[in-house]
Amino acid sequence: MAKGLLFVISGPSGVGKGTVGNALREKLPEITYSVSATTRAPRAGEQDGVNYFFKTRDEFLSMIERDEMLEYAEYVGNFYGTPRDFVDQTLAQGKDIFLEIEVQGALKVKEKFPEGIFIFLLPPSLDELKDRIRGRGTETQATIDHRMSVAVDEMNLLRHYDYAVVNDEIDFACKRIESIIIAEHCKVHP
Ligand SMILES: Nc1nc2c(ncn2[C@@H]2O[C@H](COP(=O)(O)OP(=O)(O)O)[C@@H](O)[C@H]2O)c(=O)[nH]1
Ligand SMILES: Nc1ncnc2c1ncn2[C@@H]1O[C@H](COP(=O)(O)OP(=O)(O)O)[C@@H](O)[C@H]1O
Repeated sequence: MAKGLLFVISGPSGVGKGTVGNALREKLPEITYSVSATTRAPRAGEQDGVNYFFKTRDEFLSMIERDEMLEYAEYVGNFYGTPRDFVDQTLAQGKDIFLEIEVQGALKVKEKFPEGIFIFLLPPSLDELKDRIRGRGTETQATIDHRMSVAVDEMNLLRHYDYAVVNDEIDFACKRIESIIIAEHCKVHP
């Protein structure tokens, strides 16, 4: 059986990764997203095991020690990581897997899965990005500023990605990602 394809979607905080991801899952219910572990506190409405596996710092460090993470990174004061087993099992079942992770983690995944498909979601502008983070209402002014300065550094790493998708309109962004998925499945893989 052919293995599934691994897609990594990155992009700065507030660009719309969650929103586009939800829209994509609605359109393509068969796609599988990896659920990350994090030490960040849950936001209102977030569920353990659905949005993230919420962990204490000690629990997260034990997972790293037991080599259970495919990759992990520290982002704005918290740890985030991808549990390895679920990714391996999904690919072995011939299914595609989608990772929504920040750029340091994405670059580590690229070392382990150079055949992965790396997609960067871009905002129409930096002003629009700031408005979206602010508009979501989940961050303090200090974390907005921190996330914005990280965003500029992250966008400088765009060259490591295979595709750049602008999230101007959710439907358009989804269509672009769907097109990438279709094209990658039509590719003649060695
Ligand atoms: N490296 C890595 N980054 C992750 C993982 N899960 C989520 N992230 C990224 O961590 C960053 C912060 O996530 P979060 O606090 O949920 O904020 P949001 O993405 O701005 O809503 C985002 O760029 C996520 O894509 C993971 O497992 N590994
Ligand atoms: N294409 C878009 N146009 C306008 N607003 C958007 C768009 N995509 C997302 N948003 C809004 O921007 C904010 C941040 O989106 P979110 O999905 O939480 O971003 P991320 O997961 O990348 O941090 C949310 O309030 C969301 O409703």
